[in-house]
Amino acid sequence: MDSTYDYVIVGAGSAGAVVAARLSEDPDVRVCLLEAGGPPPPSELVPAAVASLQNDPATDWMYNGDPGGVGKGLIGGQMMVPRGKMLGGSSGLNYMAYVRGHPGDFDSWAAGGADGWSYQEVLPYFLKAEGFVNSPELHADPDVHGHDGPVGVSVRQPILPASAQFVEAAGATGMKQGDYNGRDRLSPEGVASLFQTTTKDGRRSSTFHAYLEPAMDRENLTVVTGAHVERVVLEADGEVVRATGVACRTEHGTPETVAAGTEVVLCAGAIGSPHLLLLSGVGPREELSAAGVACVVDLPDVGRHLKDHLHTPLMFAADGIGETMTEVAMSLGPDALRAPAGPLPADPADDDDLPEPLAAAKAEAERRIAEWFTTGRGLASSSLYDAVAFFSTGLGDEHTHDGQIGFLATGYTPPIWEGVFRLPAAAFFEDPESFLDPTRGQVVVLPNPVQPHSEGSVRLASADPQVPPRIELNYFDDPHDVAVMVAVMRRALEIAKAWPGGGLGEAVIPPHLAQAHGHVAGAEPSDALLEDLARHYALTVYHETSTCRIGDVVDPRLRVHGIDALRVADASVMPNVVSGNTNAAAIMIGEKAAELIATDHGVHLHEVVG
Ligand SMILES: Cc1cc2nc3c(=O)[nH]c(=O)nc-3n(C[C@H](O)[C@H](O)[C@H](O)COP(=O)(O)OP(=O)(O)OC[C@H]3O[C@@H](n4cnc5c(N)ncnc54)[C@H](O)[C@@H]3O)c2cc1C
Repeated sequence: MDSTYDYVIVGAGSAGAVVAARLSEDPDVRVCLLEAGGPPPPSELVPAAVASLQNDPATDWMYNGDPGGVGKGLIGGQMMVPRGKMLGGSSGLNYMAYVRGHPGDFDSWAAGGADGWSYQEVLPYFLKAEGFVNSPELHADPDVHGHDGPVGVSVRQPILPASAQFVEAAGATGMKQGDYNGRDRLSPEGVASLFQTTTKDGRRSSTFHAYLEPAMDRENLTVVTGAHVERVVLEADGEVVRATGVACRTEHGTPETVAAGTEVVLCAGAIGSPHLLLLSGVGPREELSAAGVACVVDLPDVGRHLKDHLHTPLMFAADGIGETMTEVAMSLGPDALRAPAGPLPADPADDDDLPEPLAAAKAEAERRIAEWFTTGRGLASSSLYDAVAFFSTGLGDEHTHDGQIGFLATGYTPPIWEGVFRLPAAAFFEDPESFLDPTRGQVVVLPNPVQPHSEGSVRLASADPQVPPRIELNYFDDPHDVAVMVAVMRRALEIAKAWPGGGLGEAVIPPHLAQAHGHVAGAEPSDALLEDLARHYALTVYHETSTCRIGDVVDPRLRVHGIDALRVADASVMPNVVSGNTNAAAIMIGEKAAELIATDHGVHLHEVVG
């Protein structure tokens, strides 16, 4: 590994891939991008295969977090904290919802001191990144989309009837059908839509595919996979502390130092970046010394102010509405139908002499995946997290919509609920085998408050870089978040009642909670029951942010306080979590960071929009 570059970027995720690709547009600049994971597997491109990438150490860091006031019913009692570990980072693992946030989110960042981060100032970077392909079903606001950017943004084809019904039902409760990434997000009555997704021709458009793949051949860009960075190398000269490179372990476990002539940029995400700062001696002095790390710069807020979103699954039996898992598996090709979960033999070599129905199922699965491959169309073309509504509960945070309701068009299987989401099917359902029968339809409505007031933390558990940090999610620490969750759940139940054709019926209430609250079938669930449902079964929406936030840890140009030549650029710098899914904002941060760095050091980018 050549050890001298101008820029060393740590983490090839939603933001890091963007920073590396943009800076290396200037052929005179030498960029090294270090990524702990490897190239994504082929299934990463297939949107409906998304759940298979989670819980796999090859693609997921598989962190765990203490859930605080929720998680009482989850298997093991810990919340999963998946993070993408591959080129593309979490943009390779995520559910592909493309949501920028409410304009008021960014204006409140700027009002809090994040100069340059108001909505009008960040909008050009969203547009620069976006390659939007319109579709009549999206009711798109024509003035706020970029069409020439690298990240594919589109809607799945064909549209799923259930998702269109969700939007109609939300409309029946008073919400507008429109563009939640456009001016309709300002609608006081709320807005509902099919999800715009980070897909191109039915395939995932991660930042690996969008930014890095086209740049990999550049002579001035070195991308190293399997490189686990262990700390930033800091050199002190009198009062001045400067980042001069990073220490990492190669995929073979060999320690190496990679020197940075101009800057080190940490893009390791909301868990990885504070962890690396702490390992490097940058953080709260007492916490560092307790872990045996010498404090170089005492920065008390490193790893603090962690924000995340939670949603509580409301499940509905929906034969003829939801997509059955048999159909979903069939659309993912024959390998998704193999044993132990499916009816085909585990080894394709044993496919000779299949009985006629199985041979027909295999042929149909081959036809469907081939159709997706050639046209981008079919059930495989979205994660099935497929439609959404945003609105205000009226309980505060008037600068934005504080409620989101997501819609999942299928019910998944017991192994996915238990293995991926840690939700114990036997406790959640009266009769899990029958409810989650893969030949029957179910849908999941996901009430999701998006302006939590509770804050968690990422702390050093050990000075050993291989030991994961301690993650305290601290959900529901602030009672405000409980009230908002119950209000968003009520609105979700209203949408279910307004479903075209007479309503969706009753949401599943786990029998043990029904009994504890004296709930009888057909009755309206009480607030106490809804709260308890959330305290038992609310799940992370995977939106960790704000652990190196602008103001406390970095300045508005993303430079770490007290250290020269070190920036952080990823979801950790968000002063507060946006009121929606976080990938688009992380990409925007990567775009803006590249311009900030270019301006400070005379790097020539192809296009400057700020
Ligand atoms: C399962 C899941 C589903 C999600 N669904 C959605 C969704 O549908 N829509 C949406 O908008 N958002 C979604 N998100 C959130 C969104 O993807 C993230 O907020 C966003 O990707 C964060 O970008 P980032 O650049 O901050 O970090 P990441 O994209 O996570 O990038 C960090 C990178 O740094 C690397 N790294 C970390 N530590 C080190 C180290 N020590 N050495 C070397 N490399 C390191 C990681 O491997 C990774 O590649 C989801 C996230 C997950 C995990």
